[in-house]
Amino acid sequence: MPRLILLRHGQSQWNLENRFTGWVDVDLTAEGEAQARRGGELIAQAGFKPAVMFTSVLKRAKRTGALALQSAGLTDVPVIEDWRLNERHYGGLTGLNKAETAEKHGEDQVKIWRRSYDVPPPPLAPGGEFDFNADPRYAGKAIPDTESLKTTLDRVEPYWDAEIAPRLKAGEDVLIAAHGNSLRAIVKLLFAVPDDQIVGVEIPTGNPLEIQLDLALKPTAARYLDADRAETLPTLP
Ligand SMILES: O=C(O)[C@@H](CO)OP(=O)(O)O
Repeated sequence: MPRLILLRHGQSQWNLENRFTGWVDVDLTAEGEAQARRGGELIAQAGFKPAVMFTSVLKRAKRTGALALQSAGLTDVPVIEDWRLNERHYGGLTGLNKAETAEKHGEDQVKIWRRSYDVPPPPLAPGGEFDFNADPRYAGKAIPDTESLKTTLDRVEPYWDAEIAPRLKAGEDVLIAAHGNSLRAIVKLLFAVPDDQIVGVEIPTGNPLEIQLDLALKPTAARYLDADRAETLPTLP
């Protein structure tokens, strides 16, 4: 039966600085690189040899995946990048400090923006420091100017259906190196987490989440490979 490992990138510079990141292409910290390598060691210990690694177009995810594969001794695994695995777009909050934003707008509002299922942050104004329309990675693509978790799932799900699910249904093991919210979207999909309960799902950085699936892609078991840094998982569907 296929195995899927979801790997959230290691600590990024803006995780450390507590800034809303979204699509900004910040790099890993030294701690983030160490988390990625440790994730790779755990992947090797679990005897996991993916047929393919999917990742986003953002360097914190790509580098985490590459460092993990390297420390697992799996450097010949093919890698497929796609923007649809990017972090959720943080709209007009992009670049702001999370604590300062909570002081300005209140903790409750910031929690709604960060963790509600379908309330997006205000849109990103065009032409500013973080306008992604000029980025060649998104040329010719209809990119959003803000996203909720719901609209993130709306672009993750077709990619999952078209590119990832067929590999798993063919019995292949798959690694996905991506982001807190693109991975929460996949967890919501696989575990059929109700809209009002996905708020409780947090995926730690650099801790591989191993999910055993049946051939209908229903999870039959799930665990974090680093038990000391595990978070609560949704119940099996
Ligand atoms: O800033 C972000 O892009 C994300 C991930 O770090 O933050 P949050 O925890 O608010 O989803």
